[in-house]
Amino acid sequence: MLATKPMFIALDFPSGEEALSFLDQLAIEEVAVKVGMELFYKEGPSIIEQLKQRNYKIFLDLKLHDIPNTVERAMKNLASLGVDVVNVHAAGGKRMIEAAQKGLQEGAINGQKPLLLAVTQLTSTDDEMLSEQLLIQEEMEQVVKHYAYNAKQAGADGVVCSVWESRLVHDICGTDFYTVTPGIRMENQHNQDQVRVATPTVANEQGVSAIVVGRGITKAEDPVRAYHQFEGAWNNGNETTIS
Ligand SMILES: O=c1ccn([C@@H]2O[C@H](COP(=O)(O)O)[C@@H](O)[C@H]2O)c(=O)[nH]1
Repeated sequence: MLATKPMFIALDFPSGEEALSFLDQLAIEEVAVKVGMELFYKEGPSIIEQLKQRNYKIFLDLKLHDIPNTVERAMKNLASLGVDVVNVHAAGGKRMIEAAQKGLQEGAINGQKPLLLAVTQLTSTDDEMLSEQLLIQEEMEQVVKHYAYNAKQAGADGVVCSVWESRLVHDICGTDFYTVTPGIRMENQHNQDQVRVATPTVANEQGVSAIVVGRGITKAEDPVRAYHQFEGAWNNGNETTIS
């Protein structure tokens, strides 16, 4: 089960050394972190081991998308790392998501299985890309809702979506089905490559289960201050601007 309202910090750093020194600078004991492809492909399981030694909650964001057999076997290995959350692309379909859960059960340590999320549509995808490049003619909200419903039926524990689709997902899948939302920015921050963005205050209002914040904190002039600003806005609706 996810802690109430976690804020995952995306550790998108080129090396474990940089990620760990950032966490030292933050100096906060109870932190939830997200390890993505950049860091994991550089450091492998050793970075997970080091983060676990610090007792952080870990979301291993590798977004698996392959045939069911391959995903099942890969998930068995990921579960054995003892991480808290993993994910797949919902576009892989229900059989793949079922296989992912099976793999996680097979690899679980002491019955502790990581939560499985399915990415509905990346928060960097806009309506035009959906229709012109992916040839999906339904509205974004419809697509996210449909993929979330498939994921739920296939046994996933939640989805990755934008803040703007979280309510729809909860309406159709129930409020205990997690909505984990990247694309979080303060009012005056640049969107960079993200499209479906929202502030932590809006995420709070929309009832999302968890937020993911990367560059808004890690690339801020004062990351410690930025962390507290995001955290305050997320937990108390206490929004200030980031300088
Ligand atoms: O739809 C998705 C799925 C995953 N992500 C990941 O979240 C962080 C966001 O980083 P920011 O710097 O806050 O933009 C990043 O690691 C992505 O890989 C996502 O953004 N959207």
